[in-house]
Parts: sequence; C-alpha cells; structure tokens
Amino acid sequence: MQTKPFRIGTRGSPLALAQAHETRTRLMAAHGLPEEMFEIVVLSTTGDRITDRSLSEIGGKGLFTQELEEQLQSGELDIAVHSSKDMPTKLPEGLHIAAYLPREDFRDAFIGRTASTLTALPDGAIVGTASLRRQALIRRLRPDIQLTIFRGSVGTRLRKLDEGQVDATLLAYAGLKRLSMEDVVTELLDPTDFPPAPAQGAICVESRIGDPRTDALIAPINDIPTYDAVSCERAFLAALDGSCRTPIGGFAICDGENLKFSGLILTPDGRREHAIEVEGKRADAEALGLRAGEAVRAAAGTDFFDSWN
Ligand SMILES: NCc1[nH]cc(CCC(=O)O)c1CC(=O)O
Repeated sequence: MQTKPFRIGTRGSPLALAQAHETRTRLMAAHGLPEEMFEIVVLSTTGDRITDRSLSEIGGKGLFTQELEEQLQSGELDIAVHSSKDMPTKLPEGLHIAAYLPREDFRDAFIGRTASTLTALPDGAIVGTASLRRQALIRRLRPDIQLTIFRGSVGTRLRKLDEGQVDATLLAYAGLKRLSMEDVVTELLDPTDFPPAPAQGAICVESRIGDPRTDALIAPINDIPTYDAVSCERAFLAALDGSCRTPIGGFAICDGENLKFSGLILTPDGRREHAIEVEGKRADAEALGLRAGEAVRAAAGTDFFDSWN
C-alpha cells in the first residue's frame, strides 16, 4: 500500500474546486480510501488571471489548462480535473483524458432579470455572455438583442446581472447545479434550438499516458456513456478545427448500444447555419463525430468559414 498522497490538480474557481472535490469523493468511494490519501492542489492559470477580455481575444482554451498540464508532465500532479468543454481538442504530448465522470445536464440555462425567458426579453434588451456560440445563437433567434462580453466566475456574472448591468445572462446549467445555484435559472434552453457547447456538463480527468498506477486508480470512476458521448462531440469539434473563435454547438446521446449526435455550426451573426444529425454504434463514437464534422464542413463550403474571420 503506497502512502504518498495522490495529487489532484485544479484551478481555484469555485466551480473548479467543486469538480475536484467531486472527483476526490468518487475516488474515495471507489477504493474505500480516506480523504488524506488525496491532496487537492490549486493552481492559478493564465485564463483565471485575465478576466477583462474574451477567451478568443487572449488566445483560447489552452489558457485554462496549460499550468496544470505542465505539472502533470513534470510529475508534480497525478491527475488534473477540468470542465471538458474547456479542453483543447489536441492535448499536449504525453497526456490524455483518462476518464469522464457521469455527465450533468448539458443544457444552457437562461437567467433573466427583466424577463424570465429569452423570447420574452424586451426589444433591444442587453444580454451578457462571452461565448461566441451563445452570442450567435442569441442573434439567430433575437437579432434585436444587444450583446455585451461577460467573463469572470459564475458568481461575478450573477452579481453583474443583479446590479442591473444586463437584462439577462446565459450559463451552463451543469455549473450552476454543481454550485447549488440552480435556483437562479429562469429558463432551460431546448438543446435542439439552442445546442450546448460540445462536452458541456462533463468533468474530465487528465493524466499521463503510460502511468499504470494512475490508470488503475482512475478506471473505476470512468462513466462509459459519458466517455462515448463526449468523445463523439470532441471529434466533431476537432474535425472543424474547433476553437473559441468558432460558433459550434452539438450534443450526443447514448441509447443502448447506439449513439445519436446533433451538431450545428453558424456564422457569428447567426444568419447562416448548417446542421447535421448522425446515428450509429457507440463503439464508433469518435468516428461518427469526425464524420459529422467533415460533412458539415463540406456542406458549408469555404466562404462560410471565411466569414468567421
Ligand atoms: N467556459 C467556462 C465554463 N466551463 C465549463 C462551464 C460550466 C460547466 C460545464 O460545462 O461542465 C463554464 C461556465 C459556463 O459556461 O457557464
């Protein structure tokens, strides 16, 4: 029996900490180990330090994971816990996603101050969100709405809403639930007309490739339906060179041995879009996502993608 505590890396935001604690709780339960066997190591990332600009401006998703990944590679951490939707599609050399925890509800939540639903917002209302996907989806439904960039932690965003800086904001329902703040939600958006970000609502565990001690520890907490669904969604994103600059939505649902994926790409103004649905075996989850991404890319044509830049 080894005695050195197992080191779990996380960012320091309340949501990140909740996710790291959930991972530790599941590891303790799966192995019957005491809390002292797991040390939660909190790191500040570049993405956490820069809160006044949108992610796409400052360089994308990698900014939330880089510091954690460096410490994984050097062996200072055994695993890093992340929101899967913040993970770049390509991981650094030697690292992989070893497990996904059972997925939380992947829908986007609308939190309205002057109206309780997106469609009921007054003409010209102001909505705060930094997500290009949410901006494009809002423009698609409500071109009259004014958008303003909203970053920072969930708590910061809700405070700005309370102060009256905006009429409404949108957040992942999963994050609010993990923070026990779901009471603020005034509407849950239907994923068929407001698709979530690929991988939304799923916590992932990143580790070193070829680390048998860690693999053995992590394997029992992996949720296979989540693994399959999120692998499909991330493959869709990868096929489209998905980054923070590209409004892309999509979600996969497992049904027995099968999996159904719905994807959507749109222009930032929400005026043009291409949707796709594919269905197949869960065993082919990644190939299905890739195929969907390639099909939608071909259907959209290059001028569609040029309009993103
Ligand atoms: N980009 C920030 C981020 N990354 C993951 C979540 C929510 C939790 C999740 O999707 O698992 C959020 C906040 C939000 O979109 O409201």
